[in-house]
Amino acid sequence: MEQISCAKVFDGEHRQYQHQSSELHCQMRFAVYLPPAALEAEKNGDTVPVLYWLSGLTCTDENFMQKAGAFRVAAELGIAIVAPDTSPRGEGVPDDENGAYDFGLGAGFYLNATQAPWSTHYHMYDYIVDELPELIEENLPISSVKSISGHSMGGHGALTIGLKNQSAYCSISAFSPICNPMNCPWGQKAFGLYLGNNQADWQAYDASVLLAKEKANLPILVDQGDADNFLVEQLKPQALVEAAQQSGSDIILRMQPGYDHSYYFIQSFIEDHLRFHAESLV
Ligand SMILES: N[C@@H](CCC(=O)N[C@@H](CSC=O)C(=O)NCC(=O)O)C(=O)O
Repeated sequence: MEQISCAKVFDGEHRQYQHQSSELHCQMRFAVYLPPAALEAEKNGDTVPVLYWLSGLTCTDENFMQKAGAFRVAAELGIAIVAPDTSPRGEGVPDDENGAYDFGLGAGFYLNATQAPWSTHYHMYDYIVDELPELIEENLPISSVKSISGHSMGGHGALTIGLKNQSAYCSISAFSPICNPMNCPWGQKAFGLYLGNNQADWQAYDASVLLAKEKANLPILVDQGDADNFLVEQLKPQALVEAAQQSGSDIILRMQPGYDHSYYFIQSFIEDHLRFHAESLV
């Protein structure tokens, strides 16, 4: 992998890297925040734990890193943060035929597409679960002790990836996640095109279906603004709460009065999420 930027921040470093992805068959960029403890660890061949952050529709590796205001607390806690892109990119990667923001480029939905023409490149699930952590752990002072978080489409990604790989992650959190994609327009469009029309195949990527079926054995925190324009039609946190009740899982869902869907909301509560993950990242 090739380093393409570096900036000092809160005595740590924000870096961007690019690499050729074998899962996505294209060049990918990701960002990492290395807290001061990681820079020390880098000198001694040691490692620090990490939070993988999955962003939402239209995002790249930059949105969270530039807008969330996470670095001061990550530096204090000694947690690295990795923010990948949200879809495969580049020439030859197909996009929504109308250039819509909710499908194709910037909208990989953290699944493995099975349908042509998407199935060649759109393997974000395997990229996040396997390829990216392997690359990170091999090349950076970052350990396999990891948690996962995300926003909106990325909240859906964090919940589904965390729930399907409970032994690989220490904790899960999400801001404004798409909780029941099988039952909302964003999810139905993406799942229909990426996975085909058999809704039985969609269940493997629906957090509420997964949580209803199997009790979660790791801590889960969800924050949702009650002034979020997407709340009723797209996000449906109540489905996640009902699923948790069905399987007897403990989840913390905090409805936050007056907050919308934006990174202003994320910036307001990211400290809570980092401290929540720090308790499990040991
Ligand atoms: N442009 C669209 C909405 C796009 C949007 O709100 N994207 C969110 C994630 S939504 C769910 O995954 C986002 O994080 N945007 C980037 C940012 O930096 O804010 C519309 O107009 O409706």
